[in-house]
Amino acid sequence: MTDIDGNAVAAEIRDGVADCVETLKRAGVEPALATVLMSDDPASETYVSMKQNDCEEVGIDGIHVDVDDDAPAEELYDTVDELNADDSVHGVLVQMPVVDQVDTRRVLRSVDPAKDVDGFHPENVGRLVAGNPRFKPCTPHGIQRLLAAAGVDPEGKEAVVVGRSDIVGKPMANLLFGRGEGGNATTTVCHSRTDDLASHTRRADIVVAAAGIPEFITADMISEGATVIDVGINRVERDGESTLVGDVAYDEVADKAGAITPVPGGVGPMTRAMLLYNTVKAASEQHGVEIDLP
Ligand SMILES: Nc1nc(=O)c2c([nH]1)NC[C@@H]1CN(c3ccc(C(=O)N[C@@H](CCC(=O)O)C(=O)O)cc3)C=[N+]21
Repeated sequence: MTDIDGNAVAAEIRDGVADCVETLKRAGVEPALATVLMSDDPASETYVSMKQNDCEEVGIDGIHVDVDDDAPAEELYDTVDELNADDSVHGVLVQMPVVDQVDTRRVLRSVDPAKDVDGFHPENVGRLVAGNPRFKPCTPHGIQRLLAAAGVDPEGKEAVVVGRSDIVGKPMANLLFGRGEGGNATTTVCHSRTDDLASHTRRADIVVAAAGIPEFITADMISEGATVIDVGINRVERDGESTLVGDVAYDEVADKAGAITPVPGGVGPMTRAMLLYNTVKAASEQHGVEIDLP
């Protein structure tokens, strides 16, 4: 079994992004990413501050806007409108989930599609499905890069995605079965209503576990030598301590898999790296400055 080192692959992407930042700055463009948080979830605060640290590391101007979680929803909508109108901001990310008083679909629709570095705007979702993506959603894009780094070409292979979320399962399936680099796999999407899940995952050369259930994928569900990508980030209590586990029962699956991503240190760092990638791509397109994306 080989561990696929997400931290190492993400560091390479960040190096390439830092070069893009240099190119943009030489052309007079200061790439900037705005993160917006309207939530009282402590995990969200951690993720947003990680994204801001990443920006600093590669020379992207990170702007953070905190909206009071008791404020009326209009405050979030207005914040997004202001960031859309600000030419010095190239990427806008509203951290999900947002508080209950906010209409999530309205927020996703309200981000300028040209600044939608998450790739969640319906126009960008449509472009992805049509096979002409503008911004590939960060987690599935990061997974494509992890597979490539592990020397796994999905073309012609059986890929099984477990989970049908808008942010991982659906876009992941589209990238895996789509044409082009990192695609062309025969792709099955399984979910909570799938009968006999194991009969699907056992046939897979590549399993992407994105169900949001701790240690859901066990060794008996995986074929010998398969590539296993664990998207889960679940905080669980273990021996009186809070630890992070994925959607894959790592120890037993690792013995059987050909390659596997750990949690932490697998998909998570790649999600953040591809966000930086999308930010320099956005800046490049908004200013007509050519860059060499990593
Ligand atoms: N608009 C929006 N865009 C997002 O991309 C988005 C979001 N909302 N809401 C929440 C999820 C979650 N997410 C993570 C990204 C990286 C790690 C990550 O880097 N995790 C580290 C360790 C984390 C830890 O130690 O807690 C790892 O897996 O190695 C985690 C979680 C982005 N999300």
